[in-house]
This record gives sequence, structure tokens and C-alpha cells, in this order.
Amino acid sequence: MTAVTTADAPADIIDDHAKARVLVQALPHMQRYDDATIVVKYGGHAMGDEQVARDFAQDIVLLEQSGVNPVVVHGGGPQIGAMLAKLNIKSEFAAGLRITDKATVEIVEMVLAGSINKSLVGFINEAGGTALGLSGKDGNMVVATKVTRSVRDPDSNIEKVVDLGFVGEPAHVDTTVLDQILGRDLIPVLAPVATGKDGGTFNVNADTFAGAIAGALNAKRLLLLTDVPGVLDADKNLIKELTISQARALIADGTISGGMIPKVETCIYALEQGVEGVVILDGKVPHAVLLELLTDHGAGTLITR
Ligand SMILES: Nc1ncnc2c1ncn2[C@@H]1O[C@H](COP(=O)(O)OP(=O)(O)O)[C@@H](O)[C@H]1O
Ligand SMILES: CC(=O)N[C@@H](CCC(=O)OP(=O)(O)O)C(=O)O
Repeated sequence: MTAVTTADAPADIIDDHAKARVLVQALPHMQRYDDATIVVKYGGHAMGDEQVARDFAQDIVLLEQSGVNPVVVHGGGPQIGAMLAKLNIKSEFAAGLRITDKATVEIVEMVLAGSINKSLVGFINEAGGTALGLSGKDGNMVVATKVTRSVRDPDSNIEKVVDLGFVGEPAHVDTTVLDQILGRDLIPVLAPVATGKDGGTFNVNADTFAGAIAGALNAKRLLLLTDVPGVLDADKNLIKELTISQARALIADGTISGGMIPKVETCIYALEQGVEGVVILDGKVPHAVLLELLTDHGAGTLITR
């Protein structure tokens, strides 16, 4: 009998061996996350490319099939902006949050809980999963209170309190509905719209919403999918791991700025609520979720306590 060496094995057999090695590499990761709840926030910027959105949906279904309980929270900032522009409604941000008047909150709910939520549900169903689209209003899941922020006026250099209108911050998360869904082969897909004590509607930043959900569910991981590889240092190199205190130092010295500040603050909040690890990663990379969770290399910045 002649032994077949790698040198004379046909290319498709070598290819199959490489595939098998990748699958075996995933095994300890699947075991680590077996039955664990993982909250994945899919940002509006990462959603632009339809094929990447389909890849994302496949990743979520594969996680569900391998014993993980994924919870998807989506954003939609750019899509809300586009719809407001189409309707000639002016939109401004203060401290990274959209100033949301009555007309705006109706569009925000329509875009987030309507078109974006249902298209993600469609992609997950198409990939063979069973997705359930909900907003924070359903089952009183997320009750928010009104937010105000002070912003420094660049001309006078005086701090001014800005009324953000119908912008809320989660005050209470009721996990009753999610507890019924998780562990039953159903994938919740959540729009970051919350209810007020009086039943009104609040627009909530999607990162903040995902952090509150991850904290309330005591999730093992929170993944925040954005449009950069993760937290970058002053030379724009990816930082693979950070502790809470290192993250705070990078905010204080200005290395972390703009939209990354609320994102990292959400990570710190979730960790303090008991989430084991939070990862910020590039959602535009195809299959970013699988690469992060099921390979040895990880993909973005892991923040731990
Ligand atoms: N240190 C940093 N590392 C990475 N991104 C940073 C950093 N500081 C500021 N940013 C900015 O934060 C942005 C991500 O925040 P944001 O635009 O709010 O994301 P999303 O829309 O996905 O929620 C990046 O595109 C980048 O411009
Ligand atoms: C209060 C506030 O700013 N809400 C956000 C909600 C959507 C969001 O956060 O989406 P991304 O994750 O894609 O940015 C907004 O109106 O744009």
C-alpha cells in the first residue's frame, strides 16, 4: 500500500483537511458558549451591504444551531437619517444623540421597528432560523426615562443643557418575554425603541439599549459591530485587549473620542452589570461574528473587567 502524502494529495483533499481543521478549532469555543446568552449589536453603518447582512444572519443562525442563545439588537442611524432627509425633516445630534421631536420619533419608530427590524428578521429566516422581531415596547421590555445632556457651546464656551426631546435611557428592563423566547430555537431581534411610564415612545441609542439588555440577561458576551476594526490606539493600530481602567485612561487622554466614547461607556456599564466580556469589532467584515466567537484569533477589541 502506498501512503498518500500532502505533496501528492489532490488539491480538493488538502482543501477538505483545512476545512476540517477549522471546524475542529471551533469545538472548544462552541463548548465554552454552549447554552450561553450572547447579545450582538448590529450597527446601522455595518448594515449597508446586503450580502454582509446575509452573512451576518447566517452567523446568527449557526450560533443558534450550535447551542448558543443569540439576541440581536440593531441600530439604524444612517437609515433614519436618509428617511428624514427624504421627508425634508431636519435632524441634529447633541452629545452623539439624535435630537428627537414628535415628528422625528414617529419616523425613528417606523424605520427601526418597521423596515430595518423586519428585513433582519427576513434575512435570519431565509438562513433557516426563526426570528422574532420586537421593540423595547413589546412586553414592557425596556422602560426608559427622558435624557438631557449638557453641551459646550463652541462660540461662548458655556455649557448649555440641551433638551433632546423623546430620547430615552433604559431605566428598567423586564426580561419576561426574552426568558420565554431564549432556549426555544427562536432568535429575538430587537429594535432600540423603548416605552415611557405613560406608554409613550422613546428613541434610545442602540449601543446603550444593547448594553442594558446584555446586563439584564447576564449575557456571557456583548458584541458591538461597528465600522472600524475595534478600539484603535493613537497610531491607529488595533488594540486587541483592554481592561476597564485602561479604557477609561484612553477616554481621558483623548485617544478614544466621538462615537467611540458612548460605545466604550456601554461596554464598561455591561461589564459592571456582570457581562463577562465585551467586544467591539468591524461588522463590515464578512462573518465577523463567527470569526470573533469561534476561532482562536478573535476579531476586534476585547474589553474585560
Ligand atoms: N480610539 C478610537 N478607535 C476607533 N474608533 C474611534 C476612536 N475614537 C473615535 N473613533 C470613532 O468612533 C466611530 C465609531 O462610532 P459610531 O460612528 O458612533 O459607530 P456606530 O454607528 O457603529 O454606532 C469610528 O468610526 C471612529 O470615527
Ligand atoms: C438617540 C439616538 O441617537 N438614537 C439613534 C438610534 C439608532 C442607532 O443608535 O443606530 P446606530 O447604532 O446605527 O448608530 C438614532 O436616532 O440614530
